[in-house]
Amino acid sequence: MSSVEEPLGCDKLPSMSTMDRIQRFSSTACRSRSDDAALGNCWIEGRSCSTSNSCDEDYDEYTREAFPWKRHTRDQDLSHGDSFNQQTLSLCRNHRVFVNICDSWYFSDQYSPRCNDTDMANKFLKGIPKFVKIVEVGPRDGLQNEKNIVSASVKIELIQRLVSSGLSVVEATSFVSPKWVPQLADAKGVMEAVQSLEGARLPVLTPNLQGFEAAIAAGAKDIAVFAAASESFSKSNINCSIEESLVRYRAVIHAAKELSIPVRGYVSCVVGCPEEGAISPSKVAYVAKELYNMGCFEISLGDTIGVGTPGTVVPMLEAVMAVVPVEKLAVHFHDTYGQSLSNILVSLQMGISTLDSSIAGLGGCPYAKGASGNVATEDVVYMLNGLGVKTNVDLAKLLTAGDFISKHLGRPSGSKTAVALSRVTADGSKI
Ligand SMILES: CC(C)(COP(=O)([O-])OP(=O)([O-])OC[C@H]1O[C@@H](n2cnc3c(N)ncnc32)[C@H](O)[C@@H]1OP(=O)([O-])[O-])[C@@H](O)C(=O)NCCC(=O)NCCSC(=O)C[C@@](C)(O)CC(=O)[O-]
Repeated sequence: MSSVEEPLGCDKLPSMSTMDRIQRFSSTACRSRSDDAALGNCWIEGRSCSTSNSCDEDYDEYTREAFPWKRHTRDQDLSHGDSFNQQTLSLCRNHRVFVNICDSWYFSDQYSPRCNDTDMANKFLKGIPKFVKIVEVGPRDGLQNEKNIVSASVKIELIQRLVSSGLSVVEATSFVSPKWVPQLADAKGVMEAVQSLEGARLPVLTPNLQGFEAAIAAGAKDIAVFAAASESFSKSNINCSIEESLVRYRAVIHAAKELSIPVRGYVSCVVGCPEEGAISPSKVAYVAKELYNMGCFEISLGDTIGVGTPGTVVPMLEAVMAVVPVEKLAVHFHDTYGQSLSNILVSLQMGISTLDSSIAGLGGCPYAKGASGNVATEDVVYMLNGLGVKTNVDLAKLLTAGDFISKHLGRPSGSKTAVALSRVTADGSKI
């Protein structure tokens, strides 16, 4: 992998002498033997070493100079890699390479590129939370729009893999009408199979009391209700007006409270609607406040068709933050126009610390034509690692989960990080 792919922390761009060294390393020949490569010892392509030690020493010297803030304790890296490898012996070669790459200092979530207290760092990064909760929506939002039915066993394995990557919330499925969303007609079977998984909350979408009761019967312990800030979208998505949906959700939330079931509230079309166009921030704030006042513990603001930019997201968040505390808000971006990460960055700067994302960038809403996938979880974790924000998510395990579902769907991952790392994997295979 080229060292220039490291997400550099603000004031730590390599100096000219460092750039010289990068060129020197890439033009001379440091090739590790296959064993070394499997341990992630030497990633600088095109250079052979008489012993792995001499390569390591040069490499250490290079990284100390180029990235002085990084933790580079080789022994720790290797022991971590060994334990992960023991758990994943049966996985394919790609998985091993992901582990090796991710165990390397490039992608370790333990490395800490948090900027020094420079004026620039304070100005741009000060407001960013130190810890971010990621709500993984791939098994639900990601798959709901897939035309070919994905088997329940694949969905269950995907959920297990996502949970084992450290994600603390994985939205499992929806208890909606199978006529409207055939892909999730197996909600009962999926929920029953995963309900006792430990280590993560597994919320499910419920559009009405019928869905709520079915979800509880299948073992759901967390639910979500979903309203919209656009009348047209509310009608096409859940076949009722915004006000009617709020009446329904009041009943669902009341029933949930009796069972001490936490309820998350979604607001769709927070920036734009496929039929109505721009949506006013005050409309979004109104629906968000209603859901919050009803008892939703968290409100997720969905840019359903992915039209938002920081220019429209900031005023929308400003309006909502005036009526719902920022710590109760989450953002949910689709990447139709490639704006998700910039929208996430401004949301973080405004104090949002809960982000929705979808493994491999899966997604699209059946009632929002043209909406592309959600922002990819791998890309979000990569960016947060680069910012030094903790997530407790293991990027290597996440990549194997993304690889698993992408292979199953028979298409490349929608995650730029996963695609970039798979090129590294391909390079690794030549070593
Ligand atoms: C809300 C309804 C059910 C109304 O659908 P409806 O047709 O108005 O409902 P109804 O009460 O008239 O019932 C009609 C039939 O649906 C059945 N039914 C009724 N309720 C349920 C239920 N819960 N589960 C299973 N079946 C149900 C009911 O039993 C009946 O069956 P029939 O007698 O005809 O055989 C329907 O419109 C629906 O299921 N919509 C779901 C739409 C959906 O899932 N959209 C995607 C999720 S939202 C989203 O992706 C956005 C988000 C959250 O990610 C954030 C963002 O990006 O913006």
